[in-house]
Formats: sequence, C-alpha cells, structure tokens
Amino acid sequence: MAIQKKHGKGRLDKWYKLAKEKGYRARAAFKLIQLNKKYGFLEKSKVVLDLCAAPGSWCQVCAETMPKDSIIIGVDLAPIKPIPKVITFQSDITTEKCRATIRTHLKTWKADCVLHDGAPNVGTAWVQDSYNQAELALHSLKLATEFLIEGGTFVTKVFRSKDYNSLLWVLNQLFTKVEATKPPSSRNVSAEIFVVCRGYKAPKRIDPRLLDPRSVFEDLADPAPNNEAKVYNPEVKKRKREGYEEGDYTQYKEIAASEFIQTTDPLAILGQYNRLTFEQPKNGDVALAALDKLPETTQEIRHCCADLKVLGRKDFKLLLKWRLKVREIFGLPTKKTTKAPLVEEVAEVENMDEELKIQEELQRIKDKELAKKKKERRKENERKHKEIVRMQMNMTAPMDIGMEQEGPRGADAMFRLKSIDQTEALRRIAKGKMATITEVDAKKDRDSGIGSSGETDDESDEELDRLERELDNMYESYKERKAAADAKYRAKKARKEYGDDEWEGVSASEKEESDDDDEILEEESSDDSDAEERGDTSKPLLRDLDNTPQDGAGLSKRARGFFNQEIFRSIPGLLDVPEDTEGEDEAKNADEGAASNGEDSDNDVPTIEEQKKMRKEKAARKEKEKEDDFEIVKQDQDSDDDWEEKEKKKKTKDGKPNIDIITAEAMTLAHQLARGEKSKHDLIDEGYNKYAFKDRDGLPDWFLDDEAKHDKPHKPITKEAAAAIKEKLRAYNARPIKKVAEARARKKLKQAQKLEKLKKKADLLAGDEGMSEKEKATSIAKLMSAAARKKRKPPVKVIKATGVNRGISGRPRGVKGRYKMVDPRMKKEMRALKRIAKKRK
Ligand SMILES: C[S@@+](CC[C@H](N)C(=O)[O-])C[C@H]1O[C@@H](n2cnc3c(N)ncnc32)[C@H](O)[C@@H]1O
Repeated sequence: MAIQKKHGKGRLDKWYKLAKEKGYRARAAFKLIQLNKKYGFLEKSKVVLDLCAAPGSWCQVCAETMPKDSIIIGVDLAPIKPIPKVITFQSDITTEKCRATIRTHLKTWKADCVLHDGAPNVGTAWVQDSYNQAELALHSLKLATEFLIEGGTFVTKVFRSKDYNSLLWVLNQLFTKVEATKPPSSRNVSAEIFVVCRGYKAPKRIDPRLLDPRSVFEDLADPAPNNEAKVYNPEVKKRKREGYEEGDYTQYKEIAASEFIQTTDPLAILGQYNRLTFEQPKNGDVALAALDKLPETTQEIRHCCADLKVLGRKDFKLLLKWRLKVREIFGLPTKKTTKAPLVEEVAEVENMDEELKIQEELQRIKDKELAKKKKERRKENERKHKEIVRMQMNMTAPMDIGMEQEGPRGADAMFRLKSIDQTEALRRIAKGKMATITEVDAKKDRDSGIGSSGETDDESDEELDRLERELDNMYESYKERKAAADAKYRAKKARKEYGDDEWEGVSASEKEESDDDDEILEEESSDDSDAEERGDTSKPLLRDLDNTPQDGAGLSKRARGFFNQEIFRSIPGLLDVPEDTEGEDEAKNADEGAASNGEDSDNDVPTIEEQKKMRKEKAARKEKEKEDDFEIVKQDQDSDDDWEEKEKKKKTKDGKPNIDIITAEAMTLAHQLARGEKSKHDLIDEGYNKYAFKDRDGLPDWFLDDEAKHDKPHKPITKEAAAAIKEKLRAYNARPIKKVAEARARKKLKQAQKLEKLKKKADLLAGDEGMSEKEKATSIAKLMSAAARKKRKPPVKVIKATGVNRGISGRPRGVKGRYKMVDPRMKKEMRALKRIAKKRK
C-alpha cells in the first residue's frame, strides 16, 4: 500500500478543496458535519461550547446548523478571526482563567453541547503525543462536566493509544451512550478518532480522581509478551498500532550469544532481539570466547545469529538445539541431564527421540510442501498484480484477466460435478430439486480428502479470498481514478446508481430478480402450503417496495412505466393485466392439448413449441374478445411521492401525450407498436433470451462491468426512427443554453419593471390637477425619452504600464471602473500594424 504523504499535496485532498469552495476555514469542518449527520446533536442545541476552536471551522458549522439566536462560544490558544453570531476568545482550556471567562459569557446558561477538537503540539515521541492528546481530552471533559446540561452531548477527539481505553471508561461513567467513530473526512493515516458521548448524567458529585490525568492514565502492568508466538510465527509481524512500549523506543537490539546459552528463557531472547553477537565486551567474557571456539558453533549457526528477524521456524529450531548441545558441554543443566539418574526414564527419552525424529521428518516434508505452495501462490499473485497494473494503464481489458484459467472444466469450474460427487447435493440434483452445494458442503468435501489437511485448505481459501478482495479493491480504485478523470464515465455511473440508464426493454437483471423470486415462491409453495391454507399470504421479503401491482407479464418496472404512457393505452392487448386466469387458461390449454394428443396424456409439461403455440392462440382469442367489448384499462394508484410518474403522464395542452423517447431503439419499438407490427406477446417472447437467465452470483464487479459493456442484446433500429431521434436532438440543440436563456429572461423582466414604473409616474402626472394638459403631455414625453435614452458606458481608462504600474498583476492602485493597461511594446506593435496596413493599401 502506498504511504499517504502527510505534507505537501497529500494534505490537499478533496475535503480541503471542498472546504475552500464552501468557505470553511479548515477541512475539519467536514468532520463535525459528518458527526452531526450521524448523531444530529447540533440542530437541537441552543448553547454550544467549542473548545480548541481555531481557526473556527467548527464554529462556522455550528452557526450554520444551529437554530437562530443560539449561543456559540469558541475558545483557543490561538486567536480566532471574528465569526458572525459567535463569541470567541483566546485562552488555554486547561487553566482556571479559561473556566472563569466561559462562566462570564454563559452566565447562568448551561451548554447543550460541548465540542472538543483540540490537538496539542505534536511531533515529539508518539507516546508523548498520544498522552498529551488524552490529557487534553480529559481537561475538556472537566470543563464539560461543569458547563454541560443534563442529557447534553460531549464530542471529543482522541488518539487510539494505550490511554484510549482508560478515557473511554471515564466517559462511560458520565454519559449514558458513548460511541467512538471516525468520520470519512478524517484521514486514514491519522490515529485520531472522535468519541460522541450522549446523555450527560450530571452527577451531583464527581470523584476528582475521575478527571485527574495522573490517576486515570496511571500505568498498568504490561501483559507478558508472547515470545513463543513471535519465534514460531516469525512471518506474522504485529504492527505497533498502539505505539511502542514505555522505555522500548529503539528498534534494533543485540545481546551476547553466551547470554542466550545461559538464559532459562531462550524464546524470550529469540523473540525480542535482532542479533546474537560473538564480539567480546571491553572487560572480556570467557564463556563467549569458549563459545566462539566450539566446533558446534558452525558457520550456519553464526549466520543465524547475525539476524534473528529473518529466521524461519527451522532456523530457530537449529539455534535451540545448538543451545542445548553447548549447555551439555558447559555442564549446565538440560532436560536430559536432569532426567539422567533413572534408567527407565532414559529408555523413555530414547523413545521420545525416535518419535521426535519421525515428527521432524514429517514436519520437514510438510514445510517443503508449504514452501512450494507458497512459491506458486506468490508467482500467481505477482502475475495477477501485473495484469491489474496493465489494466489500469489501459494496456489490457478487464476481460483478459483470468483467461488462462482452466476454463469450464478446470478445478475451479462452476459446473464441475466431480467436486459434488461425494456429497448429498448430487443426490438432490438427481432428484430434481436443483439444490446447489453450499459453501459448507464444499468445504467439508475438500477437507475430507485423504492426505489433505484441513489447515492447508483453509489457508489456501483465505489466500484466495484475500486475492479476490485485493482484486476487487484494485478495481474499485481504478474505477475511482477513471471517474475522477472522465466526466462521461462519471455521468454514466451516476445514471446507473439512480437506475436511470437508457431504457433497454426487459432488462436482464430485473428479469433475473423476478426469476429468483419465482424460485423462492415455488419452493415456499411446496414447503409452506400450510401457511397458504391458513390464508397467511404475508411474505415481507418478497413485497414490492413501490406497492404497484406486478403485471406478471415479465415486464420490468421501467418497461411497465414506459407502456403505461397514454400512447400505448389504445393498443389492445398491451396493458391488460394478466390475472390468475391466465395460468388457469394455460393449464386448461395444456390439458386440452394433452387430451387431444392422447399418447402424451401422461406428460403434464408442454414443450416450448407447444407453449408458444398456446400463447399465440390465446392472444388471438383475447384480441377478438376485446374487439367486441369495451376495454377497461386499470388505473394506476399513484402514491403522492410518485410525482415524477405523474408528471410524465400529464398531457400537453393540445391533448397529446407527453412522451420522451430518447433512443433510436425505443423509437423503433414505439413505431412498431403504434403500427401494430409488434404485440405485447412478441415483447414477452423476446424477453426470454440468453441474457435473461444469466447467473451473476459471486462474480466480481470488474467481470460484470465488462460483460455489461459488450454482452447485451442488439435491438433493431430503423432508418425512420434514427432520423426522428436525430431531428429531435437537433431541436434540443437549437435551444439556447441555460445561461443565455436566463440572461434574456432577466433583461425582459427588467424592461417590464421599468415600464411598470413609467406607467405609474405617467398616471401620477396625468392625475396632477395643478398642471395644464400641455404641461402634462410634455413632462410625460420627457419621461419617455429619458427612459428610452441608453445609458452611456463610462470610457475605458488607458493606464501606462510604467513606473509603479510596471509588471503589476491586477488592478492598478487608485483606478476605478474599466481600464486597459498599455505598454510601449504594445504601442509600437500597434503603430507597426497600422504602418503595414497603410503600405498594403
Ligand atoms: C485541529 S485544531 C482545531 C480546529 C477547529 N476545530 C476548527 O474547526 O477549525 C486544534 C486546536 O487546538 C488548539 N489547542 C491545543 N491545545 C490547546 C489548549 N490547551 N487550549 C486551547 N486550545 C488548544 C490549538 O491551538 C489548535 O488551534
């Protein structure tokens, strides 16, 4: 992962730009906005105390969000430029003077909310920084306990350090709800976190120790380090997210090798140190010298001692064995020597040795296998990473990734029957229940294989999951980068998010959804028939959110909305809602067909051809019926919120429907429907295509996106439809742009206002009894001519770019109105141009 810079351009992120745009004094404003969005404490507050408020962006947010005439008090060590409706002053929040000043401002009022975003001077050691932050937070809490109203809210910033839990404990004693959260605008690289405490308990007496940093943050004994884990899992390195332990600030440590031999806890040394040294200390170490000369201290052992942090399990074992051997030579007690006196026990030790040997051999084989697998995985990772990078550089399309996999018959193939061979699932599939193998089944199946250990499978699963997640993340960041650079892509994405993509007939995904629903319904109807008998039809999971009845004809919501337009109402057979009778009819037809066929009577399921034929016959019958009868079109019950749909349905003045067809495909379809070349049944038939039954479950986004780009139905376009759309677009483009239209409208409005004024003045003059008719006429004429006179624009001032004005950018000092800067160069060029023009004449 790239390390985010904490300085320079790294700091100027989108929140910084947004803050500049919105006029906030710091990007921190968005932290409060986001916290308030989540918890909504500002809207209901009348008095807010902002501790450590400079430069004042939180105060700005408070002034914007809180009710009118609220009291906002901001205090900081640094001066705060005045903010309307906010009282600010300079003080240290840890002092008594600050407390007294707040009291004078608040008088008898209590604060509904106390905010604290203080940050002491950071840049010293991490431990010190985090402690100072926690201490400052505790000071702010102390002020909060004095000024906060019962039930009030306290928001504070803290660092995730070892003091964090102590602070949280204290907060929990004083508030009913304490939640820690990190708003999205807070940088990920920052250890800061915000704690929002709601419901101040306002106890009558607070134990002073609760707010005293010395007693709250007093050191607890560190738990014993797990050196065994450090030694035997050297690859898994724990990051020091909580900073370094007290007194343990250096990262590199070494110790004499003789210490390792003599210690009773060798694992502790292997876990904590970087190197075992053979260098003699100033005053000399006999044991170390002897150790250095021993033949057991081989070159390999020396290599291992040189850097303990790079050693693996095997190397550590080698060092431990070496230690035991040397201890024996030096006559130091070992397990063997302590057990030596008993003859029977010696025999036991030998036995253990043999077992140990076998175990070691097994371990060696296992290690070898693991190393091989690891190497393969690393290679695969590197290859995938390369591909992603290539894709991000637009050197390859996302679809190329994964092409080298073994395809539909490979080990990971979706339809591989081998993997379900030994499970229940195969039997269930054979029975026709279309059961799928669950993850658990599959896992069990894999783990039960002889010789394959569960641990290895789990590991590879985890690795695969990790890889997939990594791929997904990379694709997400690729999309973000593309969106940042490409406005069209952004617009497309936004359209997709709001489900406002171009209309494409019966969309595959919607179809898929409805198919899924059907599946569930089928299953439930078989299993849950009791519920149906009870009349219990409530199935909340399957409820349509917009409460519009499903037409059951397989049309998507967008398609239904399209066909709901007035123009299609007159087309018979398009909007009729298929009722349950349709199913019954079909069943009847099927029965009839079966009866007439005679030999097929056992087989209840008609073939696809038969179904199509039946559907056509039924459509013809219905058409005939409708020709005879009046057709009753069901009115949609629009909800009030559905104003967009209502607007669409509104007719224009001349009674024509207000339809907006924007694609050539939709126009072609509209033409075909209007001419009767296509019927509803044709549309339903077309809906059953290869795109409608695609299984997209579990497929990665990059793959689905790429599929969606290329693998979609091609709808026909006619020449006339294309021409009609072209004409429509031309008309759209001929309209003036919004700005021009607005400017024109403004001009018109001004003129109308002027005219209105003139009229009033003329009326007054006309009604003036002290004036003769002639005088009235002349003064009205004067008024009119004055109004008609155009205001003369003041002339443009010419300023010489010499003297104090030489090389300045922007308006020269003391110049008002329009101006033009000229310099000798410009003068000369103008003259030259004039000369040339004269010569040409
Ligand atoms: C991150 S800034 C606050 C930003 C502020 N919330 C805003 O929205 O503009 C942290 C502030 O804490 C202030 N500060 C640190 N220690 C303080 C103390 N003991 N008393 C008052 N202010 C302090 C610093 O002066 C600094 O301005």
